[in-house]
Amino acid sequence: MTYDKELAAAKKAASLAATLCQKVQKALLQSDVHSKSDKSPVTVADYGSQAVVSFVLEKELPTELFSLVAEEDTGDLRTESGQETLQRITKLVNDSLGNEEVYADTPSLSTEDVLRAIDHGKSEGGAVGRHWVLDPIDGTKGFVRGDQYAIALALLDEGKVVLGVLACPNLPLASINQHSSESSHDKVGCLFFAKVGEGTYMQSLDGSSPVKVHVSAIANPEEASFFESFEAAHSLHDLSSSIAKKLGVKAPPVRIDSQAKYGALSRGDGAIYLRFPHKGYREKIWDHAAGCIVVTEAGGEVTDAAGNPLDFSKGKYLDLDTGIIVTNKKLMPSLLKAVRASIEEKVSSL
Ligand SMILES: Nc1ncnc2c1ncn2[C@@H]1O[C@H](COP(=O)(O)O)[C@@H](OP(=O)(O)O)[C@H]1O
Ligand SMILES: [Mg+2]
Ligand SMILES: [Mg+2]
Ligand SMILES: [Mg+2]
Repeated sequence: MTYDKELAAAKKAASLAATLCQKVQKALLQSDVHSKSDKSPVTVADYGSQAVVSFVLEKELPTELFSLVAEEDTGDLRTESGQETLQRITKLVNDSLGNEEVYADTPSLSTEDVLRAIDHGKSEGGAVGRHWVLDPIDGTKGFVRGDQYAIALALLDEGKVVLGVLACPNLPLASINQHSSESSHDKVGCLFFAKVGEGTYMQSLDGSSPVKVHVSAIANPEEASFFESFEAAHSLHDLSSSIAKKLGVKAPPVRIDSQAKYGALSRGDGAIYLRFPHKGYREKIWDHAAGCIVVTEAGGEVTDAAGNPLDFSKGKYLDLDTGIIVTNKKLMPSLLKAVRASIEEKVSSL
């Protein structure tokens, strides 16, 4: 079947990267958190995860042209002060690959091999051919806090997302909606995956059999709950609360980091995800590609504030009208109306 071997490789790569990230999150030292030139945090796990995914995809799919658009680059790791970090990343990567039987005979990667694997992520993407899209840790701030994060991997074919995998190591296997009990949150670690036209599935990261998931069927906004970023710097919380109020949503927002929001929404834990970055911020494709197909294949819709589907064919960035809106097909028309009204109010009050 189409993209079968690509999906198998993507699941394997994301699961292995998730194991590496879990290990680092457990032992997280302050020295593992560095600041990139744009002041956002990056950890040894972000780099390690990118190297592992890049290595596994190339190994598993040797006959295909390999193009990867990924978040991290090796600039800081090639400096004098980056050498110790690079050594640690190399050890982490070798430890995780060494634990896999199939790679046990592969010689250890050198620091140069690791740099090369990370640098594979330099592709610009676009509308022609196939490109993998990777966020090695989405929600680094959540990761550092000990909260939610995701390894998000998608494949673009001629500008369209054709498969997506979301590994969410800290997401409970049971629903996180407001009615579920705390005790059902004990077992964590979800792997969501979707292929175009074939639906979305979830399994546990430790390998249970996959179950098909669907977005919430709620049509009455009063019964709906909504997700947004934990970080107020990433999304205007006051704008989403005005939209929710206008729509008649009663429940308070559920604030969690990363594309775990898309995963949770794809299985109906909540019905709406609203994201309104501050003025001037440009969304990157790796922050949405995997989440987008996971939700759409589960029956949901993902649009910008004008109701247009997201266009992943323009390179690294998404050119958007204002924000990102995710919900089921029944709620979308009234949600878009509330979004427009709230944005107009906001503009006229300035
Ligand atoms: N000012 C800003 N506005 C919107 N998004 C931002 C932002 N600064 C960073 N981000 C993005 O928000 C992502 C996390 O989303 P969320 O808030 O849903 O957890 C980050 O991914 P990384 O953690 O991979 O860098 C980053 O790409
Ligand atoms: Mg980042
Ligand atoms: Mg991200
Ligand atoms: Mg990231």
